[in-house]
Amino acid sequence: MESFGTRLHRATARRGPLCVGIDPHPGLLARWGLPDDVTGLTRFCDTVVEALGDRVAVVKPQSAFFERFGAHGVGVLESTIRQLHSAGALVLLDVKRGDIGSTVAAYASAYLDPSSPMYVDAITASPFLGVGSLAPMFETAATHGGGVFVLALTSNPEGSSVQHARGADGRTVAQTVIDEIAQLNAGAQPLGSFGLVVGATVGETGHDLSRVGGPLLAPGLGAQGGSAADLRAVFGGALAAVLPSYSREVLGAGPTASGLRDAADRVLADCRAALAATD
Ligand SMILES: O=c1ccn([C@@H]2O[C@H](COP(=O)(O)O)[C@@H](O)[C@H]2O)c(=O)[nH]1
Repeated sequence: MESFGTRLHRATARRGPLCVGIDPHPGLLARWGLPDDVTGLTRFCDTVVEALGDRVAVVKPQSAFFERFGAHGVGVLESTIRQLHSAGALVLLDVKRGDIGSTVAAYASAYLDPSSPMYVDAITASPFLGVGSLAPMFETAATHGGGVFVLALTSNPEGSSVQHARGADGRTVAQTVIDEIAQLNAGAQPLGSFGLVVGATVGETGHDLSRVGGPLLAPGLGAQGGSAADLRAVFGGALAAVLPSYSREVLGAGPTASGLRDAADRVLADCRAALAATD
């Protein structure tokens, strides 16, 4: 199979640089007139798939909002993943997994092995046990054309005290993650399969993202206060690799499929303009 980086590069060239999250918050279900149960979850996801599955390059279900309904919620997640694949979207599952290597191998089987019911194109991962502990995910992803997005500079205000802490070599924790992921992508063309999560809200942090060689997922846009206009300050010379990600900003335009499509088109236009901007 082609690498995730190659598939992502083609998908964003065709559909535009945009990831839309499926985050069925209880408040959104209520706003859409849906019950806060598995029936409501199913209707919510079916509508998002109908509206955006054949339109947006990457769709990012947030696992937590499915897990809260137990096995039935996970069943809806599996069905949503299948429908998104049929509609031609790449699926990035936001699960932020991380553990010791032998357990990471099980997470890799769960999400990145095509024989799994929860198989997706890419997942998010936490490097808090060391980037090296994620090696089984990287290996499984490489074998099956998958991708892994590792948290580096997260969009929440609490993240910086850990991520900006400096090690003995003077580098921040985030820069260490950035550098290790850059090594994994070395030589990959047109884009590596190993990405980073860098929030659109973090501002100019002084971190060097120019040599990552893989995609840079930018959450924090819309509901968390980040805007497309902020992308330039955060990503500087790495703008070409940025994959802007919106959840509530788009989902809040439901419950009609046309409302969701219009919102996705609007944020995509904003992002295209911001990512193309030159001084
Ligand atoms: O640093 C991070 C990493 C992940 N997220 C996730 O993205 C979405 C954001 O949702 P919005 O409604 O667009 O705020 C959500 O699933 C988070 O868990 C993030 O926000 N920041």
